[in-house]
Amino acid sequence: WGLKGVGSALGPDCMKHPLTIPGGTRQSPINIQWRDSVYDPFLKPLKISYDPATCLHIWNNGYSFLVEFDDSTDRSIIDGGPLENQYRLKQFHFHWGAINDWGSEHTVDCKFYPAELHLVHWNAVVYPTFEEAVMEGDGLAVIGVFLKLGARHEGLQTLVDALPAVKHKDTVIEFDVFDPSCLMPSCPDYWTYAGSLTTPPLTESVTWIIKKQPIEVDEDQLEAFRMLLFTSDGEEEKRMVDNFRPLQPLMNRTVRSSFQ
Ligand SMILES: NS(=O)(=O)c1ccc(C(=O)NCc2cc(F)ccc2F)cc1
Ligand SMILES: [Zn+2]
Repeated sequence: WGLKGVGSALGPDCMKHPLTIPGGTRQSPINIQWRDSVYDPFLKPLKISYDPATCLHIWNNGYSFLVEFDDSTDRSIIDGGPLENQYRLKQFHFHWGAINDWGSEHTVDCKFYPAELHLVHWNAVVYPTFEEAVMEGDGLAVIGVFLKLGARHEGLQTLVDALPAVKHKDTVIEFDVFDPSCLMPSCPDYWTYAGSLTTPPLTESVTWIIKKQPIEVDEDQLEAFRMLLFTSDGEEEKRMVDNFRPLQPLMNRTVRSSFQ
């Protein structure tokens, strides 16, 4: 994982995954070079409407902790922005570092943030299931939000308080009301580009929407992420840290901005 990513981009089964997938032309994450991004006046504002009651549970899947949502209806969706359809919220999760100097997957002008939030949505207008959408170029839309060290985030705290209950891999707890909108920065500005999942199967199915403005969290909240474990109960403990993929080549892509 992360900076130790030599020979392996992902996951514990190191050395099996090359740093980039053969033939990949739109892999993620990337460095966003602010001055190379191109303002697109035709980009619309991103519309977000989440129903907090669609929240289901938190689980530790051995890579990150995921907050999963009921995506059987269109109750929690995003629309507008660079998207041609509305996309349904399926889950959100984070990537973070062992220390505050790194942890995000994307960088801005080569700067890492201590953590990055990913809200994962799929195109249920065109595809019948998430699993099918994951295999299609316009199947997924992931909103990326950078976390920076600062004031305590009250909305995040309800999630942080639940983390000890999912310390080990394959643990899950019910989490039945949470509004992920509280994790959105106030500024509407974003970058967008065509990319991929950053964990296996690395499919090139993601329209990335990266918010320009980070949200602030405090040290205790980041430390709470770092006390989670990659390992199951009874195994030798490995702290869940540095669960970010190394930067991938931009290749023939342009990052567009919604702002000048
Ligand atoms: N870090 S990220 O935002 O890019 C990301 C988002 C979602 C997934 C995911 O759903 N994986 C599981 C998964 C993948 C499939 F391809 C099919 C099913 C499935 F559950 C992986 C990475
Ligand atoms: Zn992610």
